Amino acid sequence: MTRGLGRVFSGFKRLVTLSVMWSMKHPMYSVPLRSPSVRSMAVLPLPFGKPKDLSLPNATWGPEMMQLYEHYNSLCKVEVEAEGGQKKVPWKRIPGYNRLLKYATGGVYLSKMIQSKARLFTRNIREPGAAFEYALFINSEEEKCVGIWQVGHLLEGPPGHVHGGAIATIIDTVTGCLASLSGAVMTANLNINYRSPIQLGNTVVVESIVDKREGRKKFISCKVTSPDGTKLHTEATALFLSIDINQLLLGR
Ligand SMILES: CCCCCCCC/C=C\CCCCCCCC(=O)SCCNC(=O)CCNC(=O)[C@H](O)C(C)(C)COP(=O)(O)OP(=O)(O)OC[C@H]1O[C@@H](n2cnc3c(N)ncnc32)[C@H](O)[C@@H]1OP(=O)(O)O
Repeated sequence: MTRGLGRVFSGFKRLVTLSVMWSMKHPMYSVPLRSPSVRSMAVLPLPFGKPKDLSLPNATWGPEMMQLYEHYNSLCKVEVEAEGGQKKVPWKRIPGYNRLLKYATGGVYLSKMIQSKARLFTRNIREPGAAFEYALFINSEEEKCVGIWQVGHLLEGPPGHVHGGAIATIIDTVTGCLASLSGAVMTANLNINYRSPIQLGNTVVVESIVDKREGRKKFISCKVTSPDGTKLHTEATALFLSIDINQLLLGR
């Protein structure tokens, strides 16, 4: 009985929280679902509140991470003059959840394609501080994305230092977030130069910019530095291709 009720409630929670994801500004959150049943559910009220935003500070964030967070978060409150005398806030923090499309799994359409146990790679270790702690900030005017990352002890590669694959993941996430500003994309190419190792537990800043566009292609560059910018850890370039998200989800 209790289990049955639990199932009903968790299903309901999934459906109602879909509307939260739906309303988010980032294009990846506006997946064009065709199922009318899912659409109609998106207007249900939210008795369970929002899903947990994991890109907010927690007790494991060190002073450097906190300082960077406060800096970029303060930029998210700065208004600039836009065309027509209107005010705009170009910097935005991207909220972080443990799945990109978690709250669409109740849908008839998505349920066939997305495993219910799927977790975003960078958010799949629940212990705070053990793996990737991060927040992403995006400036859509300047087409820039900055990630602040504190890299935990479960990401070891060389003794005491961060695994190159974990660094690639960080870069893919920051550049991917920037590339997906105008719609769904996939990484086609990631080219990384590892310049100096990153110590486990350290905080790094990851800055990425759009270098060039050619049709469906977006060329993005990225660098990973120490919080004060004096030490270059990694440089990368990435190529993203815009895709039809329906085709991805349908596996075509
Ligand atoms: C998913 C987005 C995330 C959004 C997040 C939003 C929320 C923000 C919050 C949190 C951020 C989290 C962010 C995570 C980000 C993770 C992203 C990934 O890791 S994606 C997984 C790894 N990538 C793959 O698995 C791709 C596998 N490859 C493919 O699917 C295809 O190859 C694809 C889509 C890349 C291209 O296939 P075609 O069929 O659409 O296109 P064709 O015809 O092959 O190529 C078109 C043009 O591009 C060139 N091209 C293709 N691949 C190339 C390559 N590797 N290098 C150079 N050129 C290439 C071709 O030569 C062609 O160029 P010509 O038009 O002739 O000039």
